[in-house]
Amino acid sequence: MSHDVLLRAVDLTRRIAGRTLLDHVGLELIAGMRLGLVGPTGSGKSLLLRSLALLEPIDSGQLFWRTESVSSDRATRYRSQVIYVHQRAAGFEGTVESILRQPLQLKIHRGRSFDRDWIIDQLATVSRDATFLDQPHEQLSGGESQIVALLRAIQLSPCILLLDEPTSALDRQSARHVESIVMRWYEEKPDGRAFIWVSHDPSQADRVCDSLITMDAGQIQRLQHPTS
Ligand SMILES: Nc1ncnc2c1ncn2[C@@H]1O[C@H](COP(=O)(O)OP(=O)(O)OP(=O)(O)O)[C@@H](O)[C@H]1O
Repeated sequence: MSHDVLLRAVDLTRRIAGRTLLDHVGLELIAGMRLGLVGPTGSGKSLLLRSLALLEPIDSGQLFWRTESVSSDRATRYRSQVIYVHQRAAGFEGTVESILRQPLQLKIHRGRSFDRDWIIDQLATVSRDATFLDQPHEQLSGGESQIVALLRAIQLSPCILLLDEPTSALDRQSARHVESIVMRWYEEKPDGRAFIWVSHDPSQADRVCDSLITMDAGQIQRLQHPTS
């Protein structure tokens, strides 16, 4: 593993209605890290991931992308490198192909084009063929929908994926498919990529993560290796 710090959070704090939901959270995500995030329900895992993805405001603290502070004028570029994937893909309409094409229309991704062959190659690893691209989203299973959400993200070659229980609603085989897509993305460039994976499944954390942090009551409690 290289020691390039991709993402650094310093003292992230969020209070809502008098409750401190994130309490001076600090963490570093180093290139190559496969970090599991565990902890009891309501401990702040989603809020932390969403804050790191700039989807939630913070009251105090700072985020750094490599060595630079993430300011509002750098937010768009940061968001193209750090992508949050929710446990249920929501709000998609149209065929799988049209959903995959959507983000490529954004200005920040100008210069990238839809790579159908690459997508078909990825689909083959999860036992789907090119006809999958023509399927309307509303006819997809939860697992298939999650595969679409992941492919939509990783075709943009992000450096960081923030995975918020991406398999919690899926059966075992679909969960393994999602894991294989993420691991394939990671293994293409392990010295330049990293992820945080929120999971309630210790065996999954063992399979996909190389270190674990535990959150409790809005604070990070400890860092450990999954099997220790
Ligand atoms: N927008 C909000 N307004 C008020 N409270 C919120 C908001 N977002 C989160 N919370 C509260 O913050 C706490 C942490 O929520 P969060 O979703 O991060 O928990 P979690 O650790 O991801 O839980 P789970 O494992 O059940 O998904 C919870 O008590 C939740 O009710």
